[in-house]
Amino acid sequence: MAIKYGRPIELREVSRREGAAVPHALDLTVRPRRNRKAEWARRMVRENVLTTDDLIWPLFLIDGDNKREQVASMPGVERLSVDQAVREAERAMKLTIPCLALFPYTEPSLRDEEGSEATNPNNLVCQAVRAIKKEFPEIGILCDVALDPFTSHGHDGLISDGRILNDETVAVLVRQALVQAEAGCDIIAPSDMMDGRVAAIREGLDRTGLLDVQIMAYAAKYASAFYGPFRDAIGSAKTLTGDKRTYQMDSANTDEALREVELDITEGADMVMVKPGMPYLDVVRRVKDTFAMPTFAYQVSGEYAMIAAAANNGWLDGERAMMESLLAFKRAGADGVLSYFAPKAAERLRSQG
Ligand SMILES: NCC(=O)CCC(=O)O
Ligand SMILES: [Mg+2]
Repeated sequence: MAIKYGRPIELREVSRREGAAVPHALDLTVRPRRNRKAEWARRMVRENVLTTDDLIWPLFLIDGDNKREQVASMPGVERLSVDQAVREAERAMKLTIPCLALFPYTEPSLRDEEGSEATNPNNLVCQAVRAIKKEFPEIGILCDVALDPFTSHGHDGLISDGRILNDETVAVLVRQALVQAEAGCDIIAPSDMMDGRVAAIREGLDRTGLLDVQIMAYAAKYASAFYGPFRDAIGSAKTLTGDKRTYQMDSANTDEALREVELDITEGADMVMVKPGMPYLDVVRRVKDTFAMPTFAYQVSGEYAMIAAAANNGWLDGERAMMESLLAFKRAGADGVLSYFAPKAAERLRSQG
């Protein structure tokens, strides 16, 4: 008997026309709507579930004390001074969000061609890591490794004659990763897309005895228009010269994503990430199916802004669109999502019990 999608195909030919109890009923043996007839029934057959364990919450940091600054292009998202970031860490703990990701707004006076502030052991990110870990050692902290928040030109790497220098940049990224790990960061997340950086960082961490620090590689990171509001948040929107297409991936490609992910796994990545999220769910699915690795997606600032802006205009139900968008990552095979919606989504999940 031929089986398609779990049902014998022959069943489709069975006619029950004779003796039908309901005169106008269609001759249907199979009615998929039966399994959707009530909330309890829908819950029974639900294939994917979003929980607070799936969320990583990115926070933006600024210098100062007791300071919170709205990010104009990300309604509901603020830049936080370190003391305020500690308060949000407490909120994350209460909401059972397992991990925070930290991104600095670097004062323009501290930005230079080489991004030197990135390797300052007392930079804003390192200060925040220490402060959060002191109060809440049980929460995970992920730190981005790349030079863009620190360079005067807004690129993720060192530049010479308009070219991004791969190997020279990798050497700086290793130092950046080490100051973050030494401050207490749990997960190093290289987002720069230089070749060979995962191996170099792993080697640097191991040589320093930081054997348990994990690496989540931004393995397939695309050159995307959806990063716009993030650049506003970290203050690199105005300074960025040119684009990032010589290091971030071409949005037309997916085979290339598999090669990038494979390399990062070989080089020692513990977890891999696809970024952006929603426009690249096909890549998430392929990566998960191919490598069976802990796989994360980044629902980036532009994705957040689209939903938040439409909701603020009353054009869609923002809460429902948020939850639907997050569940889509689970459906695509992701083990977790970095999302600016994390606290709001966690509040909703917890209120639903
Ligand atoms: N390296 C981190 C990012 O580039 C975040 C992008 C975004 O949220 O748009
Ligand atoms: Mg790579």
